[in-house]
Amino acid sequence: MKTTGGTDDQKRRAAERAADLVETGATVGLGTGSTAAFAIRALGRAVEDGLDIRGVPTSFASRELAREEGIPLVAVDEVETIDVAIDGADQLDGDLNLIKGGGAAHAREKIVDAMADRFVVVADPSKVTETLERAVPLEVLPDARTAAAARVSELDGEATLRRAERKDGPVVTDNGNLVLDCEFGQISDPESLAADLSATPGVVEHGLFVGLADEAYIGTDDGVDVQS
Ligand SMILES: O=C[C@H](O)[C@H](O)[C@H](O)COP(=O)(O)O
Repeated sequence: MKTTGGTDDQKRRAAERAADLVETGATVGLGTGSTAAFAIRALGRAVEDGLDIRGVPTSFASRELAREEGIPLVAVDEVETIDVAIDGADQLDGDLNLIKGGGAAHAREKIVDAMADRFVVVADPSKVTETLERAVPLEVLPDARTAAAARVSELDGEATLRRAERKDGPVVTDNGNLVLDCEFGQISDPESLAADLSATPGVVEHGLFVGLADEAYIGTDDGVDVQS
């Protein structure tokens, strides 16, 4: 699993605090990535101790890990409500706007996180920034990759096809699509950029999560900062 700038202890503290929010009977969105994985493991231990929950995985990877951890699972298209979702982020600003999709899972993550009554972001301090500025991942239909990259240029961005590390060729998402990583520099108006990207033909989903997160738990070296 990919790692990022924060330490595992910081990620674990944030994730375990978020997992403590989950009550028996809950339907829980299980995020993707190295930070969310700590929450899945904590929930697995709680299930072993008697917590009765259903997990809704956001990716192939989170489903596999949750299975290993013994968490009962249900697919997102089989639930109408989700009580709490715990998910990581690649970057977050002070208004809890996020960039997600470093693991190419942002399309299903957005479905799950948006359905949740309470969406808690778990992260380490290296993810927190004043203004979002990382590349925004776009999941695109394979046929749309050239047209979508051209639209990104019109929006003053630069799109790069994400390539796989362990095979020749592109990253293919869990949904069979491609990923364009799009540099826009500092994103002064995430809501407006999100609307433009959503309106681009062939874009299945973009990695800007605007107005979705309720709280962020930021693990530090000696505790957890809560932002809401
Ligand atoms: O597609 C992947 C997800 O959006 C992850 O939640 C995000 O990349 C953060 O992952 P990590 O906790 O490993 O930095």
